[in-house]
Amino acid sequence: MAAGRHRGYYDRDFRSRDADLEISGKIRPHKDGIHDQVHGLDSRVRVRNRDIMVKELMNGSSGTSNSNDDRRIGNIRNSEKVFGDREPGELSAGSSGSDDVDTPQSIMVTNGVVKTERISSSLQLKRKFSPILWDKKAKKRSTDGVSSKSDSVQLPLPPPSPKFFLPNHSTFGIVRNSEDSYTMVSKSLPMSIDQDKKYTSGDNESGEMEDEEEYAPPRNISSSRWAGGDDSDDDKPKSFKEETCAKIRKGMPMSRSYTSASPEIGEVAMQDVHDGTPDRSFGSNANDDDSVDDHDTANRVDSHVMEEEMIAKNTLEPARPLQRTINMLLGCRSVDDFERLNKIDEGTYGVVFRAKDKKSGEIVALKKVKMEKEKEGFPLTALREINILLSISHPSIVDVKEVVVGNSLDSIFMVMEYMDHDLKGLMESMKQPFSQSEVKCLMLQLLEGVKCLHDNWVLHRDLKTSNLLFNNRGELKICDCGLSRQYGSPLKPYTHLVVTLWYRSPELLLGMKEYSTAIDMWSLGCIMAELLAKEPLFNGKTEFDQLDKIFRTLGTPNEKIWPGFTKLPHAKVNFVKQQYNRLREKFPPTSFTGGPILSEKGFDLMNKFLTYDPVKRITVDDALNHEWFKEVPLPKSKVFMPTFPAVHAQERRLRRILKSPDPLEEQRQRELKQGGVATGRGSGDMCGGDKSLSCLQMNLCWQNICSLDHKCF
Ligand SMILES: Nc1ncnc2c1ncn2[C@@H]1O[C@H](COP(=O)(O)OP(=O)(O)OP(=O)(O)O)[C@@H](O)[C@H]1O
Repeated sequence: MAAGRHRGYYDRDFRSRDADLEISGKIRPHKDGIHDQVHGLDSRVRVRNRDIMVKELMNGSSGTSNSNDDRRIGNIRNSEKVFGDREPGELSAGSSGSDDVDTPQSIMVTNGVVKTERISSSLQLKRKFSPILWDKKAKKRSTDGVSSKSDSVQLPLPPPSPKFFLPNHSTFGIVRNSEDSYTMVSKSLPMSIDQDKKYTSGDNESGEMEDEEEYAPPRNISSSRWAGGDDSDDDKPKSFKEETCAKIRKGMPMSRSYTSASPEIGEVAMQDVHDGTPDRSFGSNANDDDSVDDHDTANRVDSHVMEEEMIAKNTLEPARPLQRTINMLLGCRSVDDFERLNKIDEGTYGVVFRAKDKKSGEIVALKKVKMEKEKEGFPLTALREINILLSISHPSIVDVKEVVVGNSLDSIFMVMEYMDHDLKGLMESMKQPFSQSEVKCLMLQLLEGVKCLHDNWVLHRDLKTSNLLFNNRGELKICDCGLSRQYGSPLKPYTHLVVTLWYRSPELLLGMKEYSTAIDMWSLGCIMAELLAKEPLFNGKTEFDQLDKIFRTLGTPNEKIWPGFTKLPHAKVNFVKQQYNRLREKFPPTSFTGGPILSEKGFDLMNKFLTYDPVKRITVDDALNHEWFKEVPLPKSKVFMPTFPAVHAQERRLRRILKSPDPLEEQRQRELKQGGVATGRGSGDMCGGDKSLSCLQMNLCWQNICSLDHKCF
């Protein structure tokens, strides 16, 4: 299916070489046009090289073809190393212009004759669950009939989501045409290889990745960036951030078309391919990982981000074909096209307003990207959020319609569909918690949204009730992808300082950096419990307190139930020794006190969300199929979900005083403790990071004054 979508791309890019190849129609080389453009390779030279190589193979004269008559694609790839400039995915299956492009094929040489052979559908790559890094053995495995010599065995690509696909190479940028004219531009690059087929190296000129059998299409900073309508003369393309940072440092006006590197850069590394070290995902040393991650969390654009981009040159990312196309080449509208109604809330990364589209009359939510701490460019988190949300069209994920600009490039707004409530605020105003059937309705919608993200290799990393929006049509939508990022296989270390404390998984709290989709699943367990009980399950004040609360309820983990637990960075601490899981006490099957109740099956699901070992934790697909959703009381239909009066804007803001410590705030506190200059953020700016009630109230007053007096965005 994915191949079908890219057939045009293949055909276009391979037309010339197909003519050259004697075995065209049997072996269709894969080629990424962008990759080609960036590296300035002459495709004709490559075609000739390939031609020679193929002839050698057919004559049995290749240096590597003597030992065995029958050889798989991996062996052919080895022989190709002599050419050095082989395209990623070359000689992988598929026949140009044929109807068979959907079916992966292997290539064999038998008695000097090159044959293609369909790989059975069971061998087609499908990602069923999240890759787990500490499963090092997986790196050694070989798949049926397709052996990999590399230590770095990739996990299969996610199955195509039926709902949408995240355009992997779709990026956006804002172009300043003149003083008051901007253009929002986007370029969606075609995928370089069929999703159902192979991953290949992002920088394969050296041929280092020839052995990789199951890898994603090339994705490096060169291929993921796009030049603003001027690809041709961009011999040495720089990333968006490189360019932006360089220009800003030089004090140059941002006059030319700015283009964005995809913000999800360098997520996947192939360190072991390059140096044969399986234990390291990327980076030259451990500190690199930390620095990159910390800078991510601190939402800064600096040299580390550029380092990340450099690292990305040698990394892979999973592929997603483009489904949603947004014509952002049309002018980027001004925020003046919207009438401001009221401020809804102020989060870590932006202020959210309710507004009315003057043209259409539609009520929307405008999220203003906070720029005050971004001395060096557009916040990376905002880039990620915009990129991900613009790409996604799913009923359970808030729709970002467009991005509009204020009077300067410092004021950028995401235009989102307006939602009446967020679940946190809603529950605070409710007298009774949601019923089981209502929770089922909400959880199913939530799971569908998370499935959509995970299927498209996006970790949300900040699932919590205040990031779940709800409207009076019974619809739940996930918002706030500010901490989200794309991930890949193998995982690279990310910051563990993600996910708001109360919803943060034990592996994150214990310092694990190579985490995956399981972190979101833990958050879902906390959310399910909160929806049933109308109060957070584990409301710790510090990371230690959070772990303490978890262990007291679920029992202290050990090596038996969670292999590798004791080796985690923060596991040496002397935690409470709690032998038993006491979760059932909080959610009994029956209650005479009016407390939350949960059936056996419901409790089973909650326990599976809250499983310590992330490897064993339930996946989103399994959760969606869980028996709890099939037993009575059945999930309530959306149309029968209760409706609630709109919450006053100020109430939503005041509520934030009670909210869980968020990752950025933690980062800020750490910086302050270390004596550094804390990264500014909303309320903290007013009081030098002291998040006391009075400071927050002061800030709220200031906000109110601002909103009353200026009525400006
Ligand atoms: N589309 C929307 N419609 C209505 N309200 C919204 C919308 N998007 C966000 N909000 C409100 O604004 C709040 C903050 O939004 P969001 O979470 O996106 O910002 P943030 O800065 O990332 O917040 P946080 O610090 O909580 O992570 C949400 O909790 C919600 O109450």
